[in-house]
Amino acid sequence: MISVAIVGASGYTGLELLRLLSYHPEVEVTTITSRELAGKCLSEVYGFSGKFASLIFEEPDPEVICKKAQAVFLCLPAGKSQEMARIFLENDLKVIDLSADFRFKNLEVYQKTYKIEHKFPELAQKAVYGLPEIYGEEIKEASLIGNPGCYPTSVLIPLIPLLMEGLIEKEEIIVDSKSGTSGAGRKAENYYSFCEVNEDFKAYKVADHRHTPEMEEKLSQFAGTSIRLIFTPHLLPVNRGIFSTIYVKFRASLNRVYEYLRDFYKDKPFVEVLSLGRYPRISEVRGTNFCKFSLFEDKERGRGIILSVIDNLVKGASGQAIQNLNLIMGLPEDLGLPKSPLFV
Ligand SMILES: NC(=O)C1=CN([C@@H]2O[C@H](COP(=O)(O)OP(=O)(O)OC[C@H]3O[C@@H](n4cnc5c(N)ncnc54)[C@H](OP(=O)(O)O)[C@@H]3O)[C@@H](O)[C@H]2O)C=CC1
Ligand SMILES: CC(=O)N[C@@H](CCC(=O)OP(=O)(O)O)C(=O)O
Repeated sequence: MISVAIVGASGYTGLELLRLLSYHPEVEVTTITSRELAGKCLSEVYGFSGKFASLIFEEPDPEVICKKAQAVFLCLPAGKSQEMARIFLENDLKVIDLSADFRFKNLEVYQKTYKIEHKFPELAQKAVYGLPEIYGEEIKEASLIGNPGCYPTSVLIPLIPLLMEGLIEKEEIIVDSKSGTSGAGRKAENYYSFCEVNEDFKAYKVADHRHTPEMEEKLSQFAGTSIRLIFTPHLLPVNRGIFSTIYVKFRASLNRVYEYLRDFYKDKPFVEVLSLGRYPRISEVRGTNFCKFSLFEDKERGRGIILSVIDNLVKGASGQAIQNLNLIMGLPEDLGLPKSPLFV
């Protein structure tokens, strides 16, 4: 059994890790932390039963965690993982960070985007971006993973192979995304309260979202040139799910693009390129670790349109983090991860 700790276990991604890991045959959770809930029991606060019901929240103390875990998931706000990751790595733990602290190679961009200083540039360079379908071989050898952002996961999976193969133009990529409200974490703000989300639909951070530079860095790596994109996120009145509509210009026929992507992803357990003409829905991926996408073309206007869906808490965060742990530990990539959706 692999022993793991979850730092920030009382938030949405931490709780989702606990839910998913309760079905994992090779993992035991030895420590869960929350400063606010320290001393309280998981079953008492969140109604968990079964394998992890008796876990007690603790203060986040890296020294204690190092004695009890081989790997640690950091489910913390941006900026709070840097120092913890350093300590865990010095003690030979594997670290999977769900925040943005280790996603960037260009730290000037990280610092400008998150308005946070990066104290450990050498660790950021050592970290591997945790998108297994693209960086799988590097992830197997990694000690530190920068788990991708939720919106970038839904966008990079379709776009990276197309840029690698030169099947789309590198200019004028437009991404219009919608996210369930759990994407914002468990914070209490009027903007995210029931009355202000339910029965409403709003765009936010237009031309100013912190996932734009993250997507641009990774797309540029594979395009061999600097990629800029237009990205507009929206808040959906649902708990989970991301639906990204991506506008591109194909440089080959729709059939050729489709065949190429089907082939590219044929051995990947969590990517499904839907048959031409099929529309994805977030209900098809809710609760699963899948990214599903489909391809359309408006021939008259010269545009390709890609519709991509994920569950932000699973493939967009905690499920992908477990997929990364599986790879690091030499386990089958899909071990313990759900494939059947919570359709309704
Ligand atoms: N929600 C999502 O869909 C996604 C989130 N992410 C990223 O994952 C990370 C976690 O997100 P999420 O679970 O939504 O966040 P939440 O706000 O729901 O939870 C944050 C957790 O971190 C703990 N925490 C907060 N500040 C500190 C601190 N200074 N030291 C130690 N613990 C702290 C909190 O508990 P306490 O304060 O009691 O200690 C809580 O358990 C974030 O960086 C987020 O951007 C990435 C992809 C998707
Ligand atoms: C709906 C919603 O608010 N989603 C969040 C998702 C981003 C996120 O989690 O940001 P990190 O890059 O810090 O991981 C947002 O738009 O800020």
